[in-house]
Amino acid sequence: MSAVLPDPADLLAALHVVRLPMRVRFRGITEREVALLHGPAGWGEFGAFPEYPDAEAAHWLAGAIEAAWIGPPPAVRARIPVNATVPAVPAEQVPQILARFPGVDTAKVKVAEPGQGLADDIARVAAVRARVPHVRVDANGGWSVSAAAAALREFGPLQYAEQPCRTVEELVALRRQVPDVPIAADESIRRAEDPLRVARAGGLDVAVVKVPPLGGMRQTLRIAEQLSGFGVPIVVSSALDTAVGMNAALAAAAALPELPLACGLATGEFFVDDLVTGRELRDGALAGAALEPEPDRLARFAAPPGRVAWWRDRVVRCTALLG
Ligand SMILES: O=C(O)CCC(=O)C1=CC=C[C@@H](O)[C@@H]1C(=O)O
Ligand SMILES: [Mg+2]
Repeated sequence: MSAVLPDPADLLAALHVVRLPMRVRFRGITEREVALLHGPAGWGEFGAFPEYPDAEAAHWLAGAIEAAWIGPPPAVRARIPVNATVPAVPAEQVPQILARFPGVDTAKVKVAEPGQGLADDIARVAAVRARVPHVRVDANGGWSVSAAAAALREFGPLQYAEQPCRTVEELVALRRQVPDVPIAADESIRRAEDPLRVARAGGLDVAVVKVPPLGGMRQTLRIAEQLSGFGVPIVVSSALDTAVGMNAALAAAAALPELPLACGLATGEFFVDDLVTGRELRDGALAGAALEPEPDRLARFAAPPGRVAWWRDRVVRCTALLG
């Protein structure tokens, strides 16, 4: 899967495990823990979420190895337009969330959060729409086809609805039922064995792609090229990456021949602090150049020994799968 596969001993020698506190709960977590690899080409991030099985996590490891042992593909742009990401907060918190994303013209709003209702989503989307011209929603597969069709009629014009329903079949059915709302696929690409199945089935208008689960920057560019054959544009989005993982995501976005839509790469705003200073969101865009983690921050955010041992075991198991 990976063009280079270092020895497990070299990977373990290159490993730093860090844990960053988050400002807001996002996808159910308040701390983001990842393993970093420092290789001959730079730094890579192995941040598969802890519950992911090894077969899935191995793709993330391949991406980290690519970043640390090979480096980024050639860039065609220096700055990457990004969207604000609005977690499933009460509507009154929307202004303070959006204040963290200066100059963006696009916002993605989380909807269909377990424990909340459609009225919460409608209020949150309205609060965002009052402040940002282009609005997307992301349901993380939380709706049935009928619930999605009903909800999408309530929000007003959307740039797209991301993963409104869980399965490819549901996305296909919904796209027929609500032809005026473009449908984007995220989990149907990221967590699928065959990331192109949703495109062949006619289940999407936009592809949200995350570099680590696809196995790295070059693999993302390959999938983007294949999707463009279906007329489907790409939105590169973060996997809740630290500043190190963000290097790879930004590099992939910087290398794409076409980038018509803002990328979901401003999630660094969700961390209380990060591994680098100086990647500033300005005029709704981030610079694509790679930044190195700062040694004092690696030390400050080092994960406890038990977690380091857990990641070391995981690296060994996933390396065996890549071989
Ligand atoms: O796309 C964005 O605006 C930010 C990234 C983002 O929303 C996500 C990052 C990581 C995990 C996911 O649950 C979530 C998503 O579903 O897209
Ligand atoms: Mg999503």
